[in-house]
Amino acid sequence: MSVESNYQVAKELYAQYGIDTDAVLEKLSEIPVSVHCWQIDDLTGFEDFNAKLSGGLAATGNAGGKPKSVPEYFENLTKALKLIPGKKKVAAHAIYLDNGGVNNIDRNAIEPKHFTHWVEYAKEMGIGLDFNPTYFNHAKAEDGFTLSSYDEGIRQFWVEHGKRCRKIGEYFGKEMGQVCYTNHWIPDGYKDITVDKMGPREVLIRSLDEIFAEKIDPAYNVDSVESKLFGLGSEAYVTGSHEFYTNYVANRKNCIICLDAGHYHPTEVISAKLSSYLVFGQEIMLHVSRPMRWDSDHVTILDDETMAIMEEIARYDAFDKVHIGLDFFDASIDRIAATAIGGRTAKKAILKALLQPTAELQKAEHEGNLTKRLALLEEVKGLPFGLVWAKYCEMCGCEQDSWIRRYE
Ligand SMILES: C[C@H](O)[C@H](O)[C@@H](O)C(=O)CO
Ligand SMILES: [Mn+2]
Repeated sequence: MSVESNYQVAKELYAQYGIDTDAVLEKLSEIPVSVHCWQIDDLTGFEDFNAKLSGGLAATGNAGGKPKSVPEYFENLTKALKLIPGKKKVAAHAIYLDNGGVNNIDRNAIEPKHFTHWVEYAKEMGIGLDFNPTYFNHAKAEDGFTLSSYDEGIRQFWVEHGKRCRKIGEYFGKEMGQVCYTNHWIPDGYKDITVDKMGPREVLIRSLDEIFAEKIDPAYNVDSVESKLFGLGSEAYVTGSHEFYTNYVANRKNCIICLDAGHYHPTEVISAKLSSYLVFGQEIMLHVSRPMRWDSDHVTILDDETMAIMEEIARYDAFDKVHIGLDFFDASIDRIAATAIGGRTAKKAILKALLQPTAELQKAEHEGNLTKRLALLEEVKGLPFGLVWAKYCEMCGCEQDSWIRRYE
């Protein structure tokens, strides 16, 4: 059976539930997934190929194939991106600057000219770009505080970094003709019982206000702020908590929230939070990840929460408001395959969510027909979504599963 004839069967079956698979595939083609640049090299970056991760982050595992040069890095990234069908962006990080192999540009001195290689690469690949300041892997972050540091010299250093990153985001946006989402995550926090939790938060407000003071056209750059519950070395207290950033965003309206699937209590899910931001018209940046017992950053798979996230976005047709980015790093498996698996999974989850009879489900719920709601939800799980996925991969000129044989 060919992909096409399989698709025709699937199309007919979905049509029985009022789902137009052709229209779904068209819609899916318009939804970008922002693939993070850091699974390819365990978040090492180009400043120093021997750099050690800090900020409580850890890429565990010892698989071979970690790139040792900038060209090798991009070669591997390209291999991964080619396995992910449809519209894509890459989320770069500030430590992936290129200064012609010379590591003499500190974080408070980076400029758009150190990131031209990303623009050239993205144009060549026909993808978009997002950006992240790197507030870790640096001597000035060793004490565990950056933007919320009581040390004014350290605080100013990182404020300057944040400001410069927004200008790089603006440069990406202008060059690529689409918004660059610049996501700010800081590792700041205390390992043990904290007696002044407000102090660092007052400092962080001041730092963020300074970073976001310059108005940048939102057609080019939009900033997001990412919270965290705890990290290695910040078990007792994290300055940038969920409540802190939610209130900062609502009060200042100069940036949007970033929700990372691994940054909450073990049974707390970000899918349940989306509607509370969307109902106020807020935009959201996502870091789709897979926490296993903690913020372990496992490769995204088609699990219940990944599905629930995409279903929420699909049900409110909020793909213009929720920006889907990935964040995982696993050094125990092939890094190219890991990037491809997570990227493909995100696309699959979006497709599966779009293939639900949303209008009918919502009608049943609004009418109080909760039996029909559950029956329908369960029945559509049996529809052959894989046949539609195969069609999508073919449409995009992307391998469907033959690529897996290369790892045998
Ligand atoms: C590399 C990213 O900035 C980092 O993973 C951040 O997004 C995060 O989630 C930290 O736990
Ligand atoms: Mn994250």
